[in-house]
Amino acid sequence: MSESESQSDREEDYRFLSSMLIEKKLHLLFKIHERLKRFEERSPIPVQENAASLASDLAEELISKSWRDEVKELVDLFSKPHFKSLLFVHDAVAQRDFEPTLPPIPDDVWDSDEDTVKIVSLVKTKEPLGATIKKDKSTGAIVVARIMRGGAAYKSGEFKTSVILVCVLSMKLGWYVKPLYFHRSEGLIHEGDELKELNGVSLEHKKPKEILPLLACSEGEVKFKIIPAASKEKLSPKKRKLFLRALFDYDPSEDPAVPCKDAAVPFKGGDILQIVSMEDDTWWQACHLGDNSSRAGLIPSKQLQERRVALQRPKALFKPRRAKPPDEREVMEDVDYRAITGIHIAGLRRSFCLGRRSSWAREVARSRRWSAGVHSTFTAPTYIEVIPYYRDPSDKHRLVILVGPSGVGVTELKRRLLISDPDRYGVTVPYTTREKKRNESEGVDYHFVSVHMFEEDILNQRFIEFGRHGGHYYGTGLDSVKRVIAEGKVCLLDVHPSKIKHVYTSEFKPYVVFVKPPRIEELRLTRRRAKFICDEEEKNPLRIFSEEDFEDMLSSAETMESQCSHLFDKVIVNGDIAVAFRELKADLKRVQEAEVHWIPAEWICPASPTQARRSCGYLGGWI
Ligand SMILES: Nc1ncnc2c1ncn2[C@@H]1O[C@H](COP(=O)(O)OP(=O)(O)OP(=O)(O)O)[C@@H](O)[C@H]1O
Repeated sequence: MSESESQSDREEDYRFLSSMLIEKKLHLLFKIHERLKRFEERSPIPVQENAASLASDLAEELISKSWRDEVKELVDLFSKPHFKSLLFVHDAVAQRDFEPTLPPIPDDVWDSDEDTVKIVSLVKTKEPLGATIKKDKSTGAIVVARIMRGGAAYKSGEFKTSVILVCVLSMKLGWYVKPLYFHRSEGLIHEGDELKELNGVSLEHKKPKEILPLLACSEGEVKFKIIPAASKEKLSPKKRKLFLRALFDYDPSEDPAVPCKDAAVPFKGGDILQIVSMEDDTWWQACHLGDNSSRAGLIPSKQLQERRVALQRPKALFKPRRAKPPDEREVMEDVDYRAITGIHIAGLRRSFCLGRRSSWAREVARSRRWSAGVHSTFTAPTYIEVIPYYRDPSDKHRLVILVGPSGVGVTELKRRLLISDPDRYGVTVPYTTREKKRNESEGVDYHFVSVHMFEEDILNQRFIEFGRHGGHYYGTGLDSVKRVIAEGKVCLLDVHPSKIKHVYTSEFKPYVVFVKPPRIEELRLTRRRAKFICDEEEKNPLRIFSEEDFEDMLSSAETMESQCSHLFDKVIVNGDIAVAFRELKADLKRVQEAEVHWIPAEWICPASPTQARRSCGYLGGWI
């Protein structure tokens, strides 16, 4: 006081301060404060959480007992409103009643995934939610499309209105974070939020129209499990879920370089792996898709696998051999398939690729094969990033591309598919500039167009492939593919792997089947009586397979597989034609009916035609 006296100029202020400091209540408050501080350090836990009910039970019991003065006093004390209030407050503090009620943590939450999940409960009133939902085409997720200003969802940030709680659970760390209070205008549900569950019902694979009745029939508290859009954006690339399709087989038991065989994950080409860590350049960590129970294990990184393949490649592949660059206009094959087979199905003709059975063609094919390693920047197929595409039954069918070496049986398989189900499968009608023959019809056998039109279409890149033969152009147009798909059919396209790039887009979402020849012994056995169309200048264009044809078929298949396997969704070995056909048909049916398709991520992520082509990049110098 003496210090403040010297500093105080005004008499009035001095007197006020003096009276306040000598006030007994202030001293008591300081004492309470000090006491609380001491207790806080000891972190006391309540001995009893229901003191109020205990006191009332006790009072009831005591009343029936003897009426001694002490008992009377105690019963009096228990009945005093202030004392009752004190116990009530005590219990509220002991039970931490001042915090909003949190819902129980859903049982399945811990093993579902590692995203941040928000659980929002709203009390349903007569007012609509004020939000619209939609299905995200690329992920199949149900997301909040729009929040109406002023609606319940918009106002959900206002604690006093309909919102009971919000809590954020971090699955990865496994802890339960304190309730978050949002700024009034912020709201708890946002546009872009992914709705995972509604009142415990999973919304996976549900359509918006199936969800609305669920909302309509729910009463009282409506609980949403949400993956916030904001958290998705904030996730670092490392945390973003990354799925890769393996393009090679890996067996750790046969890998002497793996740091720990037991810690590695074996896989087969075509398996979908979820990448957990890419921090190590040599060994990534991954687990098989949908295998929540399995722990992540080591897999060779892309870099490691590429290095390994590069070291294994035979030196011969690096020997430069000069080859005449392929010229599409010179390598046309024009054989009237119908005239030979007697089957009238437009588009059944084998693709406009080189007839490799003429001696000249064979030589060109060989030089191309050898030149591939030199002229193209060959990269070993390792992994391809994929994302799930949830196909709606009303979506157009995916384009089916059949590839394989000449003579392997692509046309035969296509023919059988068409005959087995002409309503489901369709083929393209080719374009030509030659004159229409008497027995041909426009739009059935060919689209007959002028040279000028054809050349304009070439300039406008409207052909998947084209060529010239006998002074006439022939080609397969992109619009022919679109036409078949628009009819609601599965379009069967038969092109050389180097042409896949023209349709390797999200529009066509091609499903590529590689038809592979069996071992040479089986080829000899199964093709004993088979005749094929050859391009020799002979009277009869049909002849039986020679030993050289088989060798060519096998080496061509090997080259295709080594350079294009990253594009193949399915490999079918055509030994016994009946078995191969059954397998192909069943596989295409499965694809057509599948809900989830794992497609290259680049089809959906900003895909310009050039970007799409880049994924077929290392086909560049190959045909
Ligand atoms: N698994 C098989 N067993 C026996 N013969 C077969 C088999 N697959 C195909 N063939 C026959 O082999 C011949 C060539 O088949 P196909 O015409 O389908 O080959 P392709 O792959 O279309 O080649 P190209 O493009 O050169 O015509 C046909 O006579 C066909 O019936």
